Amino acid sequence: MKELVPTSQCLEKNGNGSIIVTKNGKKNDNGHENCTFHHDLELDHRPPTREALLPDMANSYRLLLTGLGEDPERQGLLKTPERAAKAMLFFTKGYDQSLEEVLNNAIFDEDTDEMVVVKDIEMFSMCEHHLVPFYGKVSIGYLPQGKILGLSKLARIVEIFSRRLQVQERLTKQIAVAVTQAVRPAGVAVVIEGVHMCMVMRGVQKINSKTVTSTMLGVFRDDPKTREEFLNLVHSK
Ligand SMILES: Nc1nc2c(ncn2[C@@H]2O[C@H](COP(=O)(O)OP(=O)(O)OP(=O)(O)O)[C@@H](O)[C@H]2O)c(=O)[nH]1
Repeated sequence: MKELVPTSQCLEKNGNGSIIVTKNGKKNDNGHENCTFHHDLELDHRPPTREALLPDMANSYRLLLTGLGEDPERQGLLKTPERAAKAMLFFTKGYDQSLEEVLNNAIFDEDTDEMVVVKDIEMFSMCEHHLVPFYGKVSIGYLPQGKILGLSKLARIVEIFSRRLQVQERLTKQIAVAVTQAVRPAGVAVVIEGVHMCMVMRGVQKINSKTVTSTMLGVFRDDPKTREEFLNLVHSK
């Protein structure tokens, strides 16, 4: 079978059984402080102290309110910095999740090589350029080679990577690579249709535009018929 994971990245297990991603032969350390690129496939990314970030984050929001000319001490805003900090932690909770933990061993041996498609999975993410939301739906297909994934886990994989600061292209690829790592299928296809609020509420203010991105790996990339079957299933009502 063809190697679907980019050759610069591979998985290893450390002493306690957690998955470590190595990149170009260099091991990524656990922990937020060592994490240079949040957007990389750092499946071991386990910032241990995200809750502890709340006071500093709340202070930052307090400053922001003051910068806007608001009075953070007025009644309606008193709890806003803490609420906003908690909301931001929620929007980025994917940084706290690992693929291994999310899959929870829901990988099953099954003698099938027929296409599996889960489509229209709701997705909410945050544009890393403007820190405003983008949202839409994700469709995932894969061709098993003796292993299938618990269906909900496909949606959970979407959550791991969408609940971070993102661009849609990277999100699409990260989901496809994660499915590949989970079940080593003959191919994976991911299509995302997204609406970017940074293009709706500000900037060019185009309220009807949609962004469609896809990642095709393995047979979905090599075989037009397989790709077409997937796209037909995705577009059927
Ligand atoms: N490729 C890509 N671009 C994105 C995504 N989300 C936001 N952007 C774009 O990031 C770009 C940032 O461009 P800049 O010119 O630096 O920022 P800006 O002045 O706010 O740009 P405008 O949005 O055009 O007003 C914009 O073109 C956004 O549309 C995404 O998921 N993928």
